[in-house]
Amino acid sequence: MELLNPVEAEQVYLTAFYATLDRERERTEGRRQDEQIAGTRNAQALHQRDGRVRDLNARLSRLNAAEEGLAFGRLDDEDGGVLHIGRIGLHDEDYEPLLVDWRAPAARPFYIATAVVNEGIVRRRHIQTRLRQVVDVQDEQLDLDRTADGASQPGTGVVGEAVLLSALEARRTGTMESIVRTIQADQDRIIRSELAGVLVVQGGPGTGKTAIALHRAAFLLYTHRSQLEKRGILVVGPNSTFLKFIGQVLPSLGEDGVRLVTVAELYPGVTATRPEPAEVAEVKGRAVMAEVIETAVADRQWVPTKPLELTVDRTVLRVEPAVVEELRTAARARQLTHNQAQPFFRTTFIEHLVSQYADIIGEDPLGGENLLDDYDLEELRNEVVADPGVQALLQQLWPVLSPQQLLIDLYADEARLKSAAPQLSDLDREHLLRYGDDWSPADVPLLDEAAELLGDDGRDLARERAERARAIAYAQGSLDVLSGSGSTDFDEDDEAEVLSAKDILDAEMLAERYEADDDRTLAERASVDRRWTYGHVIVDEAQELSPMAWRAIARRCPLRSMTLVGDVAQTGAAGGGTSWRQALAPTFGDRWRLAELTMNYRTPAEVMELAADVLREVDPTAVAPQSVRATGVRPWHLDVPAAEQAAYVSKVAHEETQHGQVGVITSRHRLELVQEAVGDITGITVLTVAGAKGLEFDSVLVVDPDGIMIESPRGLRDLYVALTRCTQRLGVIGPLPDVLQGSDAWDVRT
Ligand SMILES: Nc1ncnc2c1ncn2[C@@H]1O[C@H](COP(=O)(O)OP(=O)(O)OP(=O)(O)O)[C@@H](O)[C@H]1O
Repeated sequence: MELLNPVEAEQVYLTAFYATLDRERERTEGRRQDEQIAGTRNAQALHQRDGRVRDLNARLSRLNAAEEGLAFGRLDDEDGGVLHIGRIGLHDEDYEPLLVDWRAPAARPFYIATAVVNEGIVRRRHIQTRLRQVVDVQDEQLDLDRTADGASQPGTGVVGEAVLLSALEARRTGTMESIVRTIQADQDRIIRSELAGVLVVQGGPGTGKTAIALHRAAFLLYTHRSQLEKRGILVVGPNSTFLKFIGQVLPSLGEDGVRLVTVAELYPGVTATRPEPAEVAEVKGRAVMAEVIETAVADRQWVPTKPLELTVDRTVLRVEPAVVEELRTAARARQLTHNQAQPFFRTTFIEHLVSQYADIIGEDPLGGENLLDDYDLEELRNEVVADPGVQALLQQLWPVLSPQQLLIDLYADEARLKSAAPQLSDLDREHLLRYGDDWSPADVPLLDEAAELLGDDGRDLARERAERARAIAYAQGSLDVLSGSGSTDFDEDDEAEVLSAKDILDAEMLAERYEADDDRTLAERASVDRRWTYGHVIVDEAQELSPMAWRAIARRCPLRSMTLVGDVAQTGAAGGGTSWRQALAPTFGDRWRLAELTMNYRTPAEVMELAADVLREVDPTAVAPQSVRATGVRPWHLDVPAAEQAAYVSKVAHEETQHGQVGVITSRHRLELVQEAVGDITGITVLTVAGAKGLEFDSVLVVDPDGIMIESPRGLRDLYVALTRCTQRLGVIGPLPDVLQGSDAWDVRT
């Protein structure tokens, strides 16, 4: 028999895998259709059926997602055993494993085995496929005794070097792709790190933090599915362009139980897009703002300094400050939120007025007992409650407040600000002063903080009631359909014996079941519920978060199961952290573990040499990540007169599109000019450093580096971010800041 070469041999396997995938898909699709057309006898069965259909849909989308690059690896062990690794696990008819999911423990050696610690594996094979065809295989011999057969030798510490390099060299598509075929050992350890606790991943540019964070989400959902499925995973990113950039990775891994948001989107019903100066955002982000909000809420439980007078139906009632103070203390002692405690204050305050009113009106002119009976008192109470003056006073003394109203009133009033924020300087308070009801991203954690302290203002309750009414209406509809179709399902004799759904369940009971079994996706349900808590939270570019943002995020994960990835050398936000200890201490104390990454998979060595000069200025003790590859293309610099700069940038950017996606990163004050000059061209993105956070392009032009440097207190770090966004080519245009002058890491163009 003619022996098959490795490509042919793997093709035989691959064909079998796809046949199984197809069969599995057909079977799942068939089961789904059967479920959908099957007659249901009662409401409970209907409910269970809906659950099964949802599970089958999820299974189908995982099977569909696995179509591209279904199998990509193979392990041969010392005993001659063979294991294929793929994007999904598949079994044969006898339930024997055919293909192992990359997240399964058995697949682990594919990512971590080395010739020194080979985990019992003698050969690792990387299988490259196009559609359903094997196009190449690459072997790594991991058994030191058998290395004479010509297979490639692992020597660089990089797993699957050739496959990795070809992935890194590939042109970028504009969206991030899965790295499941080439995860490296140090990355794998982070991806598979235990679910519990706060894990901080520190790594320089291009070390794969974002990729790892997303693959970790997929790993956790696979490994702890029952635990995470109900609550889901929250991924917080720096801006919506970034979220779009990473948005396809998890669906391509067959996972959709994840919600992707920016901090600005955390508060349901609030669109926080109003731009504001960095120094204002910085004040709003300070930890001390938690105290400010707390005092602002307490200030709304007001005690007058002088007695007040009220006239109810021509009777003058007096409100003594001491009495208000006493009632306030009693209401506060209930340890409820502001809005929850309001009815207690209100009731006692009204009782106080009613008894004063009764004393006056019911006074016996002959000095006997009060003349009023219970009925009269009730009349007086109704009168007091309905009195507009009483209502207005209550509104002053202890108003029911929404978080929005609290902040609107606080920001708009110098006196309120002064009382709530004595710790802030006059200038800081001036930064906060404003009129209006539109919101900036930095307002969101403050709204969240206020919501915690204020509690329900009635809107949540109204929303819950509306939800419940919706569920009951739906359930009622289902019951009507069931009882309408009852006689077609059973013959007459049966019908007399079988209880109808309506006999067993009423709409309300059924609604309860449906509520537990909402048909909206997890992300949809979580997005409208401020108090939704997640099974795990991932924060990318975590160094940018302010202390107040950390508080809002931690609230969404009381279990403190979190993965925070970032680089404290890249912090751009004025309120962000420049050391993890300092950034995390107020919220997490020292209850977090740190993992570090040191290899740069994005930026070529030639570019990193230049960026490292900037990093040394940012932090002389920091070590730049080591580039996995060099391209042989040196970065370049050209100083162009300011008047010609935009036109020159436009010309070069258009030329660079022949090398792939182009990113033009410039200072805020040049942005519009450059954008206008370049125009709206596919393949060219013009953005500021803040907008470029976490993104990458084949070719990058950094325009006006000196402007980038000087326009923010974190300018040096911004420059470092800008210089590390390219996968292939870098050009720098415009006057240079000191740190780059005289560099010999580039070619100077004339
Ligand atoms: N193991 C890997 N295999 C293939 N590509 C990888 C691997 N690790 C990282 N990459 C690629 O390197 C690039 C940089 O990764 P990523 O954006 O996750 O880095 P980062 O650490 O988040 O960077 P930054 O801090 O600069 O935003 C991406 O294109 C990513 O796909």
